[in-house]
Amino acid sequence: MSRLETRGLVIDVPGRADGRALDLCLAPEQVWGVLGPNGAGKTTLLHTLAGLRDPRAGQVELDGQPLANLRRRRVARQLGMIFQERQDGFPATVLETALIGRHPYLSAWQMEGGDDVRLAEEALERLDVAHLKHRLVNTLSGGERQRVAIATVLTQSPQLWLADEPTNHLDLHHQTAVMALLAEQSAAGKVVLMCLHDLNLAARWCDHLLLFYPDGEACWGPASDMLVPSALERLYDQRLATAEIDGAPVFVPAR
Ligand SMILES: Nc1ncnc2c1ncn2[C@@H]1O[C@H](COP(=O)(O)OP(=O)(O)OP(=O)(O)O)[C@@H](O)[C@H]1O
Repeated sequence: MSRLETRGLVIDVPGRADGRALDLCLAPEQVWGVLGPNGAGKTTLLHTLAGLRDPRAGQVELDGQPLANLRRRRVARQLGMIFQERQDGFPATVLETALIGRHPYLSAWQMEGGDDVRLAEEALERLDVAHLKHRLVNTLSGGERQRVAIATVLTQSPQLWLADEPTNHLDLHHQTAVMALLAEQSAAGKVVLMCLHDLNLAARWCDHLLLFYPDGEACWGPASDMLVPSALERLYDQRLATAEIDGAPVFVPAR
Protein backbone atom coordinates (compact mmCIF):
# COMPACT_ATOMS: atom_id res chain seq x y z
CA MET A 1 0.00 0.00 0.00
CA SER A 2 1.19 3.51 -0.75
CA ARG A 3 0.53 6.95 0.63
CA LEU A 4 0.96 10.27 -1.14
CA GLU A 5 1.49 13.43 0.91
CA THR A 6 2.11 17.06 0.12
CA ARG A 7 4.00 19.38 2.44
CA GLY A 8 3.43 23.09 1.95
CA LEU A 9 2.80 22.39 -1.73
CA VAL A 10 2.22 25.41 -3.96
CA ILE A 11 1.55 24.43 -7.55
CA ASP A 12 3.03 26.59 -10.27
CA VAL A 13 0.15 28.19 -12.15
CA PRO A 14 1.75 30.83 -14.42
CA GLY A 15 0.86 34.41 -13.50
CA ARG A 16 -1.06 33.47 -10.35
CA ALA A 17 -0.30 34.34 -6.73
CA ASP A 18 0.63 31.40 -4.52
CA GLY A 19 -2.72 30.89 -2.83
CA ARG A 20 -3.05 28.35 -0.05
CA ALA A 21 -0.25 25.82 0.41
CA LEU A 22 -1.55 22.26 0.30
CA ASP A 23 -0.87 19.80 3.12
CA LEU A 24 -2.67 16.73 1.90
CA CYS A 25 -2.46 13.14 3.02
CA LEU A 26 -3.87 10.73 0.45
CA ALA A 27 -4.16 7.37 2.19
CA PRO A 28 -5.05 3.86 1.02
CA GLU A 29 -8.77 3.22 0.58
CA GLN A 30 -9.54 6.90 0.09
CA VAL A 31 -11.22 8.29 -3.02
CA TRP A 32 -10.44 11.97 -3.49
CA GLY A 33 -12.20 14.30 -5.89
CA VAL A 34 -10.68 17.60 -7.01
CA LEU A 35 -13.34 20.15 -7.92
CA GLY A 36 -12.94 23.62 -9.34
CA PRO A 37 -13.78 25.80 -12.33
CA ASN A 38 -11.86 25.82 -15.61
CA GLY A 39 -8.32 27.06 -15.13
CA ALA A 40 -8.31 26.64 -11.33
CA GLY A 41 -5.23 24.40 -11.54
CA LYS A 42 -6.62 20.86 -11.23
CA THR A 43 -4.54 19.39 -14.06
CA THR A 44 -1.49 21.31 -12.85
CA LEU A 45 -1.99 19.75 -9.42
CA LEU A 46 -2.24 16.23 -10.85
CA HIS A 47 0.88 16.71 -12.95
CA THR A 48 2.71 18.08 -9.90
CA LEU A 49 1.60 15.11 -7.78
CA ALA A 50 2.90 12.77 -10.49
CA GLY A 51 6.27 14.55 -10.57
CA LEU A 52 5.75 15.70 -14.15
CA ARG A 53 5.85 19.34 -13.19
CA ASP A 54 7.89 21.13 -10.52
CA PRO A 55 6.02 22.81 -7.67
CA ARG A 56 6.60 26.48 -6.93
CA ALA A 57 7.15 25.62 -3.26
CA GLY A 58 6.92 22.62 -0.96
CA GLN A 59 7.12 19.01 -1.97
CA VAL A 60 5.30 15.81 -2.76
CA GLU A 61 6.21 12.69 -0.80
CA LEU A 62 5.56 9.11 -1.79
CA ASP A 63 5.65 6.79 1.22
CA GLY A 64 7.56 9.42 3.20
CA GLN A 65 10.23 10.09 0.54
CA PRO A 66 10.41 13.17 -1.65
CA LEU A 67 9.05 12.21 -5.05
CA ALA A 68 11.77 14.28 -6.73
CA ASN A 69 14.45 11.96 -5.25
CA LEU A 70 12.89 8.72 -6.44
CA ARG A 71 13.81 6.89 -9.62
CA ARG A 72 11.16 7.28 -12.28
CA ARG A 73 10.84 3.50 -12.76
CA ARG A 74 9.86 3.11 -9.12
CA VAL A 75 7.38 5.97 -9.43
CA ALA A 76 5.98 4.43 -12.62
CA ARG A 77 5.35 1.15 -10.82
CA GLN A 78 3.46 2.85 -8.00
CA LEU A 79 1.66 5.71 -9.64
CA GLY A 80 -0.66 5.61 -12.66
CA MET A 81 -2.10 8.61 -14.45
CA ILE A 82 -5.12 8.97 -16.70
CA PHE A 83 -4.41 12.11 -18.72
CA GLN A 84 -7.02 14.57 -19.90
CA GLU A 85 -5.38 14.85 -23.33
CA ARG A 86 -3.37 12.35 -25.29
CA GLN A 87 -1.64 12.34 -28.66
CA ASP A 88 -1.65 9.17 -30.69
CA GLY A 89 1.31 9.97 -32.89
CA PHE A 90 2.28 6.37 -33.62
CA PRO A 91 0.03 3.78 -35.28
CA ALA A 92 -0.46 1.46 -32.27
CA THR A 93 -3.24 -1.04 -31.73
CA VAL A 94 -5.47 -1.07 -28.68
CA LEU A 95 -3.65 -4.12 -27.25
CA GLU A 96 -0.22 -2.58 -27.87
CA THR A 97 -1.41 0.58 -26.13
CA ALA A 98 -2.68 -1.29 -23.08
CA LEU A 99 0.63 -3.16 -22.90
CA ILE A 100 2.41 0.17 -22.32
CA GLY A 101 1.12 -0.31 -18.78
CA ARG A 102 3.62 -3.14 -18.35
CA HIS A 103 6.66 -1.09 -19.42
CA PRO A 104 7.64 -0.05 -15.85
CA TYR A 105 8.12 -3.75 -15.09
CA LEU A 106 10.23 -4.64 -18.17
CA SER A 107 13.91 -4.00 -18.74
CA ALA A 108 15.12 -2.06 -21.78
CA TRP A 109 14.34 -3.96 -25.03
CA GLN A 110 12.55 -6.74 -23.10
CA MET A 111 9.43 -7.90 -24.93
CA GLU A 112 6.14 -8.30 -23.11
CA GLY A 113 5.47 -11.93 -22.09
CA GLY A 114 2.35 -14.05 -21.86
CA ASP A 115 1.47 -12.78 -18.38
CA ASP A 116 1.72 -9.17 -19.57
CA VAL A 117 -0.60 -9.90 -22.50
CA ARG A 118 -3.03 -11.69 -20.19
CA LEU A 119 -3.14 -8.68 -17.82
CA ALA A 120 -3.70 -6.30 -20.73
CA GLU A 121 -6.46 -8.46 -22.19
CA GLU A 122 -8.19 -8.71 -18.82
CA ALA A 123 -8.05 -4.94 -18.44
CA LEU A 124 -9.46 -4.40 -21.94
CA GLU A 125 -12.24 -6.86 -21.10
CA ARG A 126 -12.99 -4.98 -17.87
CA LEU A 127 -13.24 -1.67 -19.74
CA ASP A 128 -15.45 -3.23 -22.41
CA VAL A 129 -12.99 -2.67 -25.27
CA ALA A 130 -11.57 -6.21 -25.72
CA HIS A 131 -13.41 -6.55 -29.04
CA LEU A 132 -11.35 -3.60 -30.34
CA LYS A 133 -7.94 -5.00 -29.41
CA HIS A 134 -6.62 -5.17 -33.00
CA ARG A 135 -7.93 -1.72 -33.97
CA LEU A 136 -5.57 1.28 -34.28
CA VAL A 137 -6.21 3.65 -31.39
CA ASN A 138 -6.49 6.65 -33.70
CA THR A 139 -9.62 5.08 -35.25
CA LEU A 140 -11.50 4.86 -31.93
CA SER A 141 -14.35 7.05 -30.77
CA GLY A 142 -13.65 9.48 -27.91
CA GLY A 143 -15.27 7.22 -25.31
CA GLU A 144 -13.58 4.08 -26.63
CA ARG A 145 -10.20 5.85 -26.53
CA GLN A 146 -10.86 7.00 -22.97
CA ARG A 147 -11.65 3.44 -21.90
CA VAL A 148 -8.43 2.18 -23.51
CA ALA A 149 -6.49 4.83 -21.54
CA ILE A 150 -8.08 3.60 -18.31
CA ALA A 151 -7.41 -0.03 -19.31
CA THR A 152 -3.74 0.90 -19.78
CA VAL A 153 -3.54 2.14 -16.18
CA LEU A 154 -5.40 -0.96 -14.99
CA THR A 155 -2.78 -3.05 -16.82
CA GLN A 156 -0.10 -1.03 -15.00
CA SER A 157 -1.82 -1.88 -11.69
CA PRO A 158 -0.51 1.08 -9.66
CA GLN A 159 -0.98 1.70 -5.94
CA LEU A 160 -1.98 5.31 -6.69
CA TRP A 161 -4.41 6.37 -9.37
CA LEU A 162 -4.36 10.00 -10.52
CA ALA A 163 -7.21 10.52 -12.95
CA ASP A 164 -7.86 13.74 -14.84
CA GLU A 165 -11.56 13.75 -15.64
CA PRO A 166 -11.79 9.96 -16.02
CA THR A 167 -15.39 10.09 -17.22
CA ASN A 168 -14.60 12.42 -20.14
CA HIS A 169 -16.36 11.27 -23.34
CA LEU A 170 -18.12 8.40 -21.55
CA ASP A 171 -21.81 7.60 -21.80
CA LEU A 172 -23.80 7.20 -18.57
CA HIS A 173 -23.32 3.44 -18.32
CA HIS A 174 -19.57 3.65 -18.83
CA GLN A 175 -19.27 6.64 -16.46
CA THR A 176 -20.80 4.51 -13.72
CA ALA A 177 -18.67 1.50 -14.65
CA VAL A 178 -15.47 3.57 -14.45
CA MET A 179 -16.43 5.12 -11.11
CA ALA A 180 -17.21 1.62 -9.80
CA LEU A 181 -13.81 0.43 -11.03
CA LEU A 182 -12.05 3.29 -9.21
CA ALA A 183 -14.06 2.59 -6.04
CA GLU A 184 -13.06 -1.06 -6.31
CA GLN A 185 -9.39 -0.08 -6.61
CA SER A 186 -9.74 2.01 -3.48
CA ALA A 187 -11.46 -0.81 -1.59
CA ALA A 188 -8.49 -3.00 -2.52
CA GLY A 189 -6.18 -0.58 -0.67
CA LYS A 190 -5.22 1.76 -3.51
CA VAL A 191 -5.34 5.55 -3.38
CA VAL A 192 -7.53 7.30 -5.95
CA LEU A 193 -7.55 11.00 -6.72
CA MET A 194 -9.53 12.37 -9.65
CA CYS A 195 -10.47 15.73 -11.11
CA LEU A 196 -14.15 15.94 -11.87
CA HIS A 197 -16.49 18.50 -13.35
CA ASP A 198 -19.57 16.50 -12.40
CA LEU A 199 -20.54 17.42 -8.86
CA ASN A 200 -22.98 14.55 -8.65
CA LEU A 201 -20.38 11.93 -9.51
CA ALA A 202 -18.15 13.50 -6.87
CA ALA A 203 -20.95 13.45 -4.29
CA ARG A 204 -21.80 9.84 -5.08
CA TRP A 205 -18.31 8.32 -5.31
CA CYS A 206 -15.73 10.44 -3.48
CA ASP A 207 -15.14 10.24 0.27
CA HIS A 208 -12.77 13.24 0.31
CA LEU A 209 -12.85 16.44 -1.71
CA LEU A 210 -10.43 19.23 -2.52
CA LEU A 211 -12.08 22.44 -3.66
CA PHE A 212 -9.78 24.55 -5.79
CA TYR A 213 -10.64 28.22 -6.33
CA PRO A 214 -9.32 30.24 -9.31
CA ASP A 215 -7.24 32.51 -7.05
CA GLY A 216 -5.37 29.54 -5.58
CA GLU A 217 -7.47 29.35 -2.43
CA ALA A 218 -8.37 25.79 -1.49
CA CYS A 219 -10.07 23.72 1.16
CA TRP A 220 -10.21 19.98 1.62
CA GLY A 221 -11.59 17.29 3.87
CA PRO A 222 -14.27 14.60 4.11
CA ALA A 223 -16.83 14.95 1.30
CA SER A 224 -19.71 15.44 3.74
CA ASP A 225 -17.97 18.58 5.09
CA MET A 226 -17.18 19.95 1.62
CA LEU A 227 -20.52 19.46 -0.13
CA VAL A 228 -21.98 22.67 1.26
CA PRO A 229 -24.18 24.36 -1.36
CA SER A 230 -22.98 27.89 -0.54
CA ALA A 231 -19.31 26.84 -0.85
CA LEU A 232 -20.00 25.07 -4.15
CA GLU A 233 -21.92 28.06 -5.49
CA ARG A 234 -18.93 30.28 -4.68
CA LEU A 235 -16.59 27.72 -6.25
CA TYR A 236 -18.38 27.72 -9.58
CA ASP A 237 -19.96 31.18 -9.42
CA GLN A 238 -23.20 29.39 -10.15
CA ARG A 239 -26.44 29.13 -8.22
CA LEU A 240 -27.42 25.54 -7.45
CA ALA A 241 -30.61 23.72 -6.60
CA THR A 242 -30.05 20.82 -4.20
CA ALA A 243 -31.98 17.64 -3.48
CA GLU A 244 -31.27 14.33 -1.84
CA ILE A 245 -31.66 11.01 -3.63
CA ASP A 246 -30.85 7.64 -2.05
CA GLY A 247 -29.18 9.46 0.84
CA ALA A 248 -26.74 11.37 -1.41
CA PRO A 249 -26.96 15.07 -2.29
CA VAL A 250 -27.74 15.97 -5.89
CA PHE A 251 -26.88 19.36 -7.36
CA VAL A 252 -28.48 20.97 -10.38
CA PRO A 253 -27.57 24.41 -11.79
CA ALA A 254 -30.36 26.89 -11.03
CA ARG A 255 -31.31 29.39 -13.71
N1 LIG B 1 2.43 26.09 -19.79
C1 LIG B 1 1.56 27.04 -19.42
N2 LIG B 1 1.78 28.35 -19.75
C2 LIG B 1 0.90 29.30 -19.38
N3 LIG B 1 -0.20 29.06 -18.67
C3 LIG B 1 -0.45 27.79 -18.32
C4 LIG B 1 0.41 26.72 -18.67
N4 LIG B 1 -0.11 25.57 -18.18
C5 LIG B 1 -1.26 25.92 -17.55
N5 LIG B 1 -1.46 27.23 -17.64
C6 LIG B 1 -2.58 27.99 -17.08
O1 LIG B 1 -2.71 27.58 -15.74
C7 LIG B 1 -4.08 27.58 -15.36
C8 LIG B 1 -4.42 26.24 -14.73
O2 LIG B 1 -4.48 25.27 -15.77
P1 LIG B 1 -5.02 23.80 -15.48
O3 LIG B 1 -4.97 23.04 -16.78
O4 LIG B 1 -4.29 23.22 -14.34
O5 LIG B 1 -6.52 24.09 -15.06
P2 LIG B 1 -7.73 23.09 -14.78
O6 LIG B 1 -8.29 23.44 -13.46
O7 LIG B 1 -7.31 21.69 -14.99
O8 LIG B 1 -8.75 23.53 -15.92
P3 LIG B 1 -9.87 22.73 -16.77
O9 LIG B 1 -11.05 22.52 -15.84
O10 LIG B 1 -10.21 23.69 -17.87
O11 LIG B 1 -9.27 21.45 -17.27
C9 LIG B 1 -4.89 27.91 -16.60
O12 LIG B 1 -5.25 29.27 -16.56
C10 LIG B 1 -3.91 27.66 -17.73
O13 LIG B 1 -4.19 28.49 -18.84
